[in-house]
Amino acid sequence: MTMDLQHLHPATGRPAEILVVDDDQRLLTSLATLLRQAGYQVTEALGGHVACQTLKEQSFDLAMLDLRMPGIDGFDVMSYAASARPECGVIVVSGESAFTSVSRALRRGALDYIKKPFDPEELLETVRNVLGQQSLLRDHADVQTRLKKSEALHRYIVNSSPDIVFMLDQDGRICFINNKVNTLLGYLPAELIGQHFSIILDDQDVARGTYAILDTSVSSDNPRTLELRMKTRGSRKANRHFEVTAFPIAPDTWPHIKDGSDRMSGQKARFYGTARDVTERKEAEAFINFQAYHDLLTRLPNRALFKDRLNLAITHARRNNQKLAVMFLDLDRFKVVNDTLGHAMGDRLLQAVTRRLEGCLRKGDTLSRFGGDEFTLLLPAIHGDDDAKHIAQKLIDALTTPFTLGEHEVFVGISIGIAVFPEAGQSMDQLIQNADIAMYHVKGRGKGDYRFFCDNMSIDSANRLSLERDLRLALDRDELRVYYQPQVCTQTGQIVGIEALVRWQHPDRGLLYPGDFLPLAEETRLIEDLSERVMAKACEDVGQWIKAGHKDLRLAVNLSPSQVEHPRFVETLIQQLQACDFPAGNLEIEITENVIMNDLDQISQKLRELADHGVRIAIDDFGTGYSSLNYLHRLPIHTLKVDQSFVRDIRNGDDGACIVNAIVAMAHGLKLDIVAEGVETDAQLHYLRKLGCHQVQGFFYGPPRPPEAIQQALKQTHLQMAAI
Ligand SMILES: Nc1nc2c(ncn2[C@@H]2O[C@@H]3COP(=O)(O)O[C@H]4[C@@H](O)[C@H](n5cnc6c(=O)[nH]c(N)nc65)O[C@@H]4COP(=O)(O)O[C@H]3[C@H]2O)c(=O)[nH]1
Repeated sequence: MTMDLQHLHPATGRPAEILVVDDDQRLLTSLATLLRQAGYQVTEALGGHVACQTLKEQSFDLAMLDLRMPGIDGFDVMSYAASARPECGVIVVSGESAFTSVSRALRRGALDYIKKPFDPEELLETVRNVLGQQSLLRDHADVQTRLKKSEALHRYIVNSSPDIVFMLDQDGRICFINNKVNTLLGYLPAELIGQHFSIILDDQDVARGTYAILDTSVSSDNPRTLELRMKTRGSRKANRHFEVTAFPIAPDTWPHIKDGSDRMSGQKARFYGTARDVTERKEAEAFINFQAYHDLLTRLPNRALFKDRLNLAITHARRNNQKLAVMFLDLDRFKVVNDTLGHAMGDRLLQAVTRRLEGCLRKGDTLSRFGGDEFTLLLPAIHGDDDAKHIAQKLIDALTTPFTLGEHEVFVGISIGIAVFPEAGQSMDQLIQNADIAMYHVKGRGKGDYRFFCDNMSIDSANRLSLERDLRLALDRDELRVYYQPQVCTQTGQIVGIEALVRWQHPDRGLLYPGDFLPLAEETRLIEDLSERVMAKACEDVGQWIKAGHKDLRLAVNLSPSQVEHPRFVETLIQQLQACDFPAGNLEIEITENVIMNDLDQISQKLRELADHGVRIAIDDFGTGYSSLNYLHRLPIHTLKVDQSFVRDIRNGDDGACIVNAIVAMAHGLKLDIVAEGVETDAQLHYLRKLGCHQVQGFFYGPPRPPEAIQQALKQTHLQMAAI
């Protein structure tokens, strides 16, 4: 039974197939017969030629070869078999006994050698051994192939992992790292092997990363994951963010090593880790975070972030007994640029303005875009109002030079309202609102300036809402009134001009003054409608008095900055005069210096057109604004109105009087008319008359009054003059 199984091939379990080759038919037959009897599958080949032919057609487990054969000898057959049938083992069965032949045969790949004449038992034993040996070799080759395939598979898995896979030795030096490190960070694995892993960590993360990764207290069951930044090669690109998971390799699974010379194979590895690139996720998170708290156009903090910082700053200031300032900044003329040059240019302007404003601030200050062309600024710790004044002036100055947008050069200014904590408000909302109110007072007075909030500006928000609603109704219900104040000639006492001043006959609150509602009208853009009504009514009243005989009577009207800035200002005004049939030469418009200086080129063009129509131009509140005297002789200006603060100072001391002296002298030099405002006393009148001031206006001659009262006064002076 045992004998029966021995002819079976150990690997396949079927009878082994043997090719017997000899040029001697007798020996061939006897060897074949012996093997067949032992159970093998035998094929006979008479001579080398037939042997090669047979090997070509069929495969064998074993060939038994005679060496010396005519023509193609045993060595030739061995060579052929080695190339055509490498799986076929060879046993040489030869009469040759020379050492050289035997050794030559073995060197050519023969697995054994049997000398003729052979002992049958010995021969069969040799065949069995060789077949067994061959099977072992085949098994080994199989294992090798499988190992190679398995290694290639694992290498493929590791290298095509979306993550960086690495192994570190006990000192933290990289002993294996996959190709992903090249794709993600630009390093070749070979150049990192042997280097400490911190070489690729962002400098700020080295300490944290080293501590966490080499911490032996974690394990593969409970690995440590942390976020680290890694350097890209050459640091041309920004560093990338990784989620790194690492743990020590358990000693029983340490990769086995024989000689330790192959540094790439990871045999010294004591730590294993993966690093997942989370840069895009981090950037998306950062962007979402940024977007929630910033304005994307200017990249400034938005309203929400500003309020948050202001709240913190208030808490801090309260605890430390400090002051802080909130500024509300509104761009002047932004709307005109946006409407005429388009939104793209408007956006570029906002960005350029932002850069200039930021240039005036310190690190701890917060400038935010509040919306549209409005900005807010927080100065978290100021010593007093002077600090805020200084910054406000710096901001205004920063915008005085024009902005270049493509081929356009544009001028924008800024109006600033300031609320100082704790005086101007205790809460975040109060401070912002009061800074806003103060800003509208600047707008109402000619823009391009700053003002601190003070209590008499205050209209609480509920009040403010109802006032706004009432103001809209006032226009519909015709509750606006125009009062007039005479402008009197200092030499003759005759009324030469009449200034129109708006009043609001409020149904519940009584008579309201411009200071009570003009900033709100400006803010709500009702000012345009309001100004139109005042102008129409004044033209109607004064027009009647002119027609009644006061043909040189001058009507002085105040114009709001937004009215003058309107692109169709001149056209609208002239149309209005024509509609009321009011002589242009009897109209004097009053504008402040700031309105002119805000946009000198545009405004001078408009004033020239108006002057060409005969309209006179007066500078109101002269001396309190820019006082850049340069524009005086470049513009068609007819009258300077000396501000009442200087007139008031006449009685207080020399300084005020000095300014009035200088203004009057200058007006004489430039051949301008001069009207002194706010004359209340005989002494002031006397002083001004002596100085050569042509006209005065003030309570000395009476407050602004309704048209009926003025009509009466006009009649009287007419009579007086007639009597003279
Ligand atoms: N203390 C004192 N004050 C005197 C004296 N004489 C006149 N006043 C006041 O001084 C202001 C003179 O007008 P303003 O400087 O043009 O200043 C005006 C002007 O800038 C603006 N305003 C008035 N009416 C209009 C209007 O219809 N349109 C526009 N855009 N602004 C107007 O409101 C401002 C304030 O107007 P009012 O309250 O009417 O105040 C008036 C007037 O009542 C005096 O002897 N002593």
